[in-house]
Order: sequence, then structure tokens, then C-alpha cells
Amino acid sequence: MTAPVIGVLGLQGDVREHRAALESSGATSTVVRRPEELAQVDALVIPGGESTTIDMLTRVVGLRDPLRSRIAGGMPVYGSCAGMILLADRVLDGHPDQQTLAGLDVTVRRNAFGRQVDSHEGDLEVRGVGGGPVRAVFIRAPWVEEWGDGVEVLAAVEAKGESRPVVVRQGALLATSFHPEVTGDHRLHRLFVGMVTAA
Ligand SMILES: NC(=O)CC[C@H](N)C(=O)O
Repeated sequence: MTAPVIGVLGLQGDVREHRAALESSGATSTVVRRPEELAQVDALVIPGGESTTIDMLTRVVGLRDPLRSRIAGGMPVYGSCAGMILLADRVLDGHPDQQTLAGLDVTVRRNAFGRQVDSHEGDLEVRGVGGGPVRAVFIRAPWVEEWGDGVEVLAAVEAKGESRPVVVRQGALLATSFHPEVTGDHRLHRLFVGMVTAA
């Protein structure tokens, strides 16, 4: 079987690191910055950054509607951090003008972990990812506050007295609150490439 072609949305964030992680997980990777480039890919990674900025830039470059329709049409997408926010159907603490690409039946809270712990790390068991805990690097990260029946919670952390999902999956959509591309551990990218191959 030929390797799936997975695009990395190249408007902001760790584009090079995501591409390297995808390539080492058996995919061919490419950068997506224009609608013509989106049309060439089987699947997409949306890196972290600032969700309001990425939202604004997708509109500027004419990618917002093509992205929304590819996602609604079942294209596999992995969103990390701001990418999780962009996939969410509902956002708490968003900017008043902020919109998302939608698809994932979750409500996410932006910057959920609060000021004292803007950035932190921890080891997490992720369902479906073998080989021991994953080092999770959270940077002004969101968490999932509500989720629909079709959403599988693959990992959660305890915060403010409750269990907060930080890795979720719904069909061909995968989202993490943290940044796996910065640790050199490619198991989450491998999970996603497996989802793309199966789709
Ligand atoms: N590391 C990140 O992607 C941070 C996300 C950012 N706080 C936002 O709301 O978009």
C-alpha cells in the first residue's frame, strides 16, 4: 500500500516537527497553506498556536470553507492544542469573533489550566497507545469540558477537582490538549497515521 499523504496546516505552529513525526510514522507529509494544496491530501494535522489567529488566517487565505467541508466529509484530522480548539463544535472563553472549523462534538475551554500553570508537563497513559505513558507538554492548553456520546476519551487529567479529557477521538478526528511534536515521541502521530490508513 502506498503511504497516505498527510498535510500539516502551515499557517502557524510547529509545522516542521509535525511533518518529521508523520514521516517517521510511515506517512508522506506536505504543507497546506492554500485550497489547492488541501485538495491534494488524504488527511490533515492542525498544529498548536493561537486558535484565534489560525481561525483568522484560514479566512484570509480562503481555506475556512474548504476545510469545513472536507472535515464534514470525513477527512481524518488530528488537532493539537489550538488545533483541538479549531476542531471543537463549541468553545468556552473564546474571543467574541472566534469561529471553529467544527466536527468534534465537544465543548473545549481555552487556556483552561489557568495562569499559574500556563505551561506544565506530565506523564499520561493514553488508551490505544502502547509502550507506557506519554510525556504531555501543555502550553496554555485547553481541556474538554463536555462531550457527546460519539466521543471517546483516550486520556484525562485531574484538574480543579474533576477529570478533564485531554485526548479525544471521534471517528476519524483525533485531538490532544498537548504538543506531542516537541518530545520526539511519535506514538500519537503513529496512532493518527493508523487511523488515516484505516479510513
Ligand atoms: N499551545 C496552544 O496551541 C495554545 C492554544 C491557545 N491558548 C489558544 O487558545 O488558541
